[in-house]
Amino acid sequence: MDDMHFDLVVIGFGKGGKTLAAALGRLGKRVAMIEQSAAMYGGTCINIGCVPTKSLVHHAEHPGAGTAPERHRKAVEATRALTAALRGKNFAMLDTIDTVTVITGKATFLDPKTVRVAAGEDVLRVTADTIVINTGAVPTVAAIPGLRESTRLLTSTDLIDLDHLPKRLAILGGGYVGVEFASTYAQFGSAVTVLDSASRIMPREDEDIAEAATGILRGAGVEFVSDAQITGVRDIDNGVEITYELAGETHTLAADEVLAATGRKPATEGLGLDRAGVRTTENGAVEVDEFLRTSQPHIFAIGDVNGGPQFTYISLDDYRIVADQLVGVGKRSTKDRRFVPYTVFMSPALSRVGLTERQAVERGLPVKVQEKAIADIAAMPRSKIVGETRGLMKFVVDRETDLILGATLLSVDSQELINLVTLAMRHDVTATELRDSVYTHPSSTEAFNEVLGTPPVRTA
Ligand SMILES: Cc1cc2nc3c(=O)[nH]c(=O)nc-3n(C[C@H](O)[C@H](O)[C@H](O)COP(=O)(O)OP(=O)(O)OC[C@H]3O[C@@H](n4cnc5c(N)ncnc54)[C@H](O)[C@@H]3O)c2cc1C
Ligand SMILES: NC(=O)c1ccc[n+]([C@@H]2O[C@H](COP(=O)([O-])OP(=O)(O)OC[C@H]3O[C@@H](n4cnc5c(N)ncnc54)[C@H](O)[C@@H]3O)[C@@H](O)[C@H]2O)c1
Repeated sequence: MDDMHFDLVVIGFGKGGKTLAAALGRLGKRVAMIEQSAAMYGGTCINIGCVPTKSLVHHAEHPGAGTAPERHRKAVEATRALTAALRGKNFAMLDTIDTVTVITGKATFLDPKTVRVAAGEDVLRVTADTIVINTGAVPTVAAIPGLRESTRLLTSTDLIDLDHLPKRLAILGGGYVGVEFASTYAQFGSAVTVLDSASRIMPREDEDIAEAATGILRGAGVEFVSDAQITGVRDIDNGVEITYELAGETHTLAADEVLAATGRKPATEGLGLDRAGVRTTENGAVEVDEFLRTSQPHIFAIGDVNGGPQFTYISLDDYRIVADQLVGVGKRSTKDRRFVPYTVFMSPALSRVGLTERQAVERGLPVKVQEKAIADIAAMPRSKIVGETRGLMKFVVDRETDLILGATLLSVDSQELINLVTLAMRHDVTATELRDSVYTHPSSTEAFNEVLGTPPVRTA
């Protein structure tokens, strides 16, 4: 078997890896992109992650005509068409670069510089000067008796592509995946129950925010059970039964399907990292330094596989760091990341950046909190125009410096607004400057004129 040699081999068609492969390919470097599945060209985000879930959110929020199962079916079909188109574009993006080769097969390290790629009976070996591991993460299915054996078990990947609308959907885990699917499927018409072992839903958020968000979800029909210790899952006639302990009592819940949404773990199984001499952390992530080099200096790890945070935009930023190492000045590092925002795409979206009020107070900072319910913001007619007046905006501001310490926006358009707040924070724009900026009208941004002009609801 002849070895094929490349300047760069990328294992996994993730966000950071494909961007790096394209950038170096355009510079004339010989690059191989190894992806285990043709159904995953473009990676998790466009095929089974961000894009299909947000397509379903959009369709759930804007239902067309027909019965609930028909509307759901149309949404799934539209989503499939969208992801297929993006998959094709992603493949073409690399395939049309002369020096880039896309190899479809599962990669395993044979030694620090050699990777074996297998697709059925076909096997080939590639060697490279630089190797980038970009294999992403896979759902964690908790070791709950009966769960893995249940024929009604779904992961997020299965649920995105499900042909029928579950009448009763049980969701294990109330994190990003759990909340987004709960919101979406409740709007499609499923009876949704979210069970979480944590003592409260959305533990990352301040209590008032978690309460407002869960209030909105409850209003959409979602039931929540927190502090639930799930002890067993078993298939029953026409469904599945979940047994859990709550406050010393045993309860059962019957559902048609059960979604495992209890986290995602780095995808390192079968990669042969030990043969490459690449160390992993105790959480199973590939260990990297701030330049994303592994314990082998010519091997980098980017995206979810290096321990996260598990967001597409972090994988993209990982690309910037590695590109800077390979063809730049070698200065950019994970330490440059000040203020990473996030959005949970419930309806309306919940977005946050920086410190919560609780974190700011715990740090002993001089805090003032300015917040307003969306329905009460006179200077935000957009919310009334689009008919989405639920939620609130909350800013945590340093009373002495006037710098924004954090913001939580539970509102229409918050997935856009939070990026402006993040930019302001990164560049030390004060709360007063953000308040007194000239914004277009009618927009959601102009709400900042008002919310940041209201008297503090609390100080510390
Ligand atoms: C349901 C869901 C919704 C999400 N929504 C959002 C969102 O709205 N916003 C957001 O920012 N993030 C979201 N995420 C997270 C986001 O999708 C991930 O953080 C991101 O896609 C990770 O990209 P990556 O670069 O690590 O690699 P990935 O895109 O995960 O790509 C890894 C690739 O490696 C391949 N691979 C794995 N092992 C091998 C091997 N041995 N050989 C060859 N190929 C291999 C896989 O098939 C895969 O294509 C969501 C995730 C999920 C599951
Ligand atoms: N909008 C977005 O940016 C977005 C959307 C979806 C996913 N993601 C990424 O994907 C990752 C995975 O998402 P996720 O929601 O699966 O994980 P998560 O870590 O956000 O939430 C997991 C939840 O499961 C609960 N849990 C864990 N074990 C349990 C058990 N045995 N029984 C009941 N509950 C249990 C936890 O308390 C937690 O609330 C996220 O960390 C995020 O980075 C991002």
